[in-house]
Amino acid sequence: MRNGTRQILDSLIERYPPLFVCKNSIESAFNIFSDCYVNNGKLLICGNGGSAADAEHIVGELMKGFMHKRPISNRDRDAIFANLGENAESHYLINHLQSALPAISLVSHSALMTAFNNDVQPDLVFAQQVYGYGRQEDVVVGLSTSGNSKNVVYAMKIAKAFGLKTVALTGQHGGELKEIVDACICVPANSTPIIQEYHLPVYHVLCMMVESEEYGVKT
Ligand SMILES: O=C(CO)[C@@H](O)[C@H](O)[C@H](O)[C@H](O)COP(=O)(O)O
Repeated sequence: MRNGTRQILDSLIERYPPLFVCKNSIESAFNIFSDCYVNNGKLLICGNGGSAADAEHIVGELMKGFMHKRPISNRDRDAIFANLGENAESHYLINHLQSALPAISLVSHSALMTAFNNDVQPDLVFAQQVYGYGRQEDVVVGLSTSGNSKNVVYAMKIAKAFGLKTVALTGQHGGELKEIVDACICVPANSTPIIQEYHLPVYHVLCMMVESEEYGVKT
């Protein structure tokens, strides 16, 4: 981990001292995300209620520049010039497109979700998408304050069955998720809204850390 990336994690603990107990698990989650991106993988993110909103929020931070500008690669710039010509519109595209850290929210496909819930099996709605989108280099991320939401648990089990890595953000006890995922960040709270309040700075920092590792100033 680069120095700048470690400082981001240290500053989280300075701002939220109770999160010290999560420092190792956050670092494990960061390592899993970093390996995923080095191997051209993507994150598949799910949760219910407030955690569904969090899943979408995480995708927003990763799929475009967050704390850093993310110019597209020279190879992609050359592809645009080669295929669209070197003109004002190509420069416009190159100047505004940003490199993504690929991530897909599994809570956002309303036609698929409503049809699957209505016609098939609601507790497998995330598992179905992990099965459909997932590749071995990908990581499934589940947010669950109880750690026991069946649809998130099944998503993790299908990930495990097909060799994908798994990361969960839960409350203090971790529930069933804690027993089955590769890294479980169990924030130190028991009540749903307070767990959710801790999840936000944790996932912000994880997004900052992976972005810093890839796009931060190289020292
Ligand atoms: O946001 C809230 C309450 O604060 C709720 O929507 C909450 O997210 C829902 O009750 C979820 O279904 C709880 O599921 P989970 O966090 O235990 O997986």
